[in-house]
Amino acid sequence: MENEQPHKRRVRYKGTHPRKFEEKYKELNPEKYADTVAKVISKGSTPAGMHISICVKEILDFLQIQPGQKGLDATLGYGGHSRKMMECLKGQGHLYALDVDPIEIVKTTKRLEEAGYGPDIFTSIQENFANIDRIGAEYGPFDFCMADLGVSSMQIDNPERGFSYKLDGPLDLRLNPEKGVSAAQRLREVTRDELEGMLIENSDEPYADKIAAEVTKTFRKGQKIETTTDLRQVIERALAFLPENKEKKDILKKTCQRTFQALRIDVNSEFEVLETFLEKLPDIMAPGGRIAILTFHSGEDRLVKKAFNAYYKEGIFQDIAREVIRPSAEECRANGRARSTKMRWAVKA
Ligand SMILES: C[S@@+](CC[C@H](N)C(=O)[O-])C[C@H]1O[C@@H](n2cnc3c(N)ncnc32)[C@H](O)[C@@H]1O
Repeated sequence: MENEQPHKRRVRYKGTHPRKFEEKYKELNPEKYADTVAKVISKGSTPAGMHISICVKEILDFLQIQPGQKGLDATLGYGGHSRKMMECLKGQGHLYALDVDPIEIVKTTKRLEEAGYGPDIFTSIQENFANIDRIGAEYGPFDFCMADLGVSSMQIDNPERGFSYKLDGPLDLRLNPEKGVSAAQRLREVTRDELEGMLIENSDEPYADKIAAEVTKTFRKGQKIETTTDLRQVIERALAFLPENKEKKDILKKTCQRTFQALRIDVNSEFEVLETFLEKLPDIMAPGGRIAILTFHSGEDRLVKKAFNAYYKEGIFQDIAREVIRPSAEECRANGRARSTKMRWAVKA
């Protein structure tokens, strides 16, 4: 009688071209592929699905966090700053952290819990920082607070979120895709003049008139602008008049970046929520409470500077940063995303 061997199924070959974003990048599982992640970081890039925190030392030096204190991270993201701030608490005190993003907040909370930062020391809340008055009333006042504005690398790198002109995906751009309207819908709704104004106000876009005209023309022809690629192609057509030379590629890239940024600011009402946050900020802080804010473009920095100056003049803040603090040249070399960062700080009276 033949020796009966248990039947072994052949492992199916997955192919060399994973179709899904999650399958494509080993870095998406940083705990499992630590070597790959280290290699990507050493080349000055951010591994997919991860975010490298900016100005960590500058923020910690300023916040002077002591064990037993209570703090607020208004923009949790990947949780890099939160983690460093909790290390300073040395197991005593509490950190509350907000994020509007219902997708990433779950992953970050799980990652932090697995790293030992559970509910005894850390509470994450899916909330817009425009509502810090509610958070302050329930959990405040806070001894320290930080905000690191804008988007995280995980959001940019996920094509499903539509934040990047480099990756094909739905033209969404919402930090919370469960609320409000997508960028594609906004483009359908705005008039040509409104779109031109949006591009100028939110991103100082020099080709705003050309882009607004091309968007209008595209819709008039019955064509759709539903994906990031559709919008990139509209921008390419709008700039078709530029001579074909070496500079054109760079101009196209920068115009795409500014256009996507302007739309992102619009669909997330970023200036309005930042203004509301700044209005409510002093009331949630304890006397002597320390605040650090990182901004990424001039519109944001102007609002922070104006609010801090006004509170200083009124005696609500006892001290503020006179100059912006920039990440070191070394940090900018290691992390290209740090290049536009400006930090401001304040101390509550
Ligand atoms: C630059 S990332 C923060 C990265 C984080 N500091 C770290 O070290 O990983 C900004 C985060 O703020 C969130 N965010 C942006 N606007 C917000 C708002 N109005 N309220 C709450 N979270 C917001 C984004 O969803 C994103 O996750």
